[in-house]
Amino acid sequence: MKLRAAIAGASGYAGGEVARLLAAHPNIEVATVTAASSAGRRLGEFHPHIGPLADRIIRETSVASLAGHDLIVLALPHGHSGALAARLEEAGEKALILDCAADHRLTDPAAWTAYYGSDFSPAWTYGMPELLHEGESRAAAQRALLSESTRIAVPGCNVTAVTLALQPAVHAGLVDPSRIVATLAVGYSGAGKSLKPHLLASEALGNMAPYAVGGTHRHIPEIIQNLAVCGADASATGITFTPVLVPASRGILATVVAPLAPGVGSDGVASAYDVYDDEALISLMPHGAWPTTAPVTGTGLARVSAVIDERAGSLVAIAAIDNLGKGTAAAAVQSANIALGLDEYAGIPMIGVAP
Ligand SMILES: NC(=O)C1=CN([C@@H]2O[C@H](COP(=O)(O)OP(=O)(O)OC[C@H]3O[C@@H](n4cnc5c(N)ncnc54)[C@H](OP(=O)(O)O)[C@@H]3O)[C@@H](O)[C@H]2O)C=CC1
Ligand SMILES: CC(=O)N[C@@H](CCC(=O)OP(=O)(O)O)C(=O)O
Repeated sequence: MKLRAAIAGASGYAGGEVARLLAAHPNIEVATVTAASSAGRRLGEFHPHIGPLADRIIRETSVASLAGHDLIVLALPHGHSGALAARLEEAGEKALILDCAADHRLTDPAAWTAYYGSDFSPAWTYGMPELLHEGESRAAAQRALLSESTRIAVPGCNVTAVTLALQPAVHAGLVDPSRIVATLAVGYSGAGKSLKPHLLASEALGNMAPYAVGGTHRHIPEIIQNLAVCGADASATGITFTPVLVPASRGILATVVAPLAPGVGSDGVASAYDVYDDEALISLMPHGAWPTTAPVTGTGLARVSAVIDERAGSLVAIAAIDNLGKGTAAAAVQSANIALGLDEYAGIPMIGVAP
């Protein structure tokens, strides 16, 4: 018998992608889908690509509609998921709960207040199994934490791309984390499906638009938190983070540059990134090839490469992910699999579509 899942926010992009992955999961079935303004309508109106779930009627999101499942995935806007999670806790909910929003990602209340401004919710176990902890030779500690967890915070998509690109270098002490520069090309689905003028096709097509420039993006403290886990001094970590909307539906290409520590050469970089050798979802590009987003679209995969810029004295690390794949839904399913004692990669697409 399969485990039963409820997805809150199932009419949205993140909830829809979780539904798509769970619809093909060998051990989990989608039992309940909930949302807000779309309650009472068929899921197929919003996600016609998920045929097996098309006739599911979307229910109102409430403690009652989410009760009675083995796992609950919250894919709601920031703030809403934290408030709902608090009500689920009060009701004594025993199911595994995963939050795709930011509400339970940050451990530092001051960082939350500075970047989000709303009420702080306590941090849950961070849903990035590949997160390297200081001193370990392969990513085992985060997996151990996830295997014991019933509350999981799914990482931000941009955060995932930057972390996967740079963490081996920080972990191995190859770079100075005080002057990191991350520039990301990001697809529009990262902004969700709500109607906003700057997200219209007439604005987006043929345009490339930076946003949250100058240290204001809310993913900055989450990246610093991750790099601290792998060994950086958070108080001395500085990141200039600039996302740029490009005319694509899905995908994030993060180019991350950091000053090299003295004496670091190509061999040191290669051996630091070997830490990904056993990771099924992260592939290192062959020498001289760079990650691109198309091959990871629709999958839970990440592609990574790193190279030294000798003249500039810097490391250039690049990662490509699908924001809705490894950036959200695949991370949620992977983390849920670990917490539920299932095959870590069950239900995670590993083969892309082309062209
Ligand atoms: N898009 C992405 O690439 C990523 C998104 N995330 C996070 O996932 C969450 C969802 O994002 P995304 O799917 O993009 O957003 P969407 O705008 O596409 O979807 C939002 C969903 O939340 C529902 N919703 C809104 N308000 C409420 C409420 N008060 N109560 C219950 N349901 C509500 C909506 O229902 P209805 O349509 O019926 O009103 C809809 O199903 C966000 O926190 C986002 O930051 C995380 C990583 C990446
Ligand atoms: C294109 C776009 O707007 N992308 C979003 C990323 C959304 C995301 O990763 O999710 P969280 O909001 O859950 O952190 C952004 O940069 O804010």
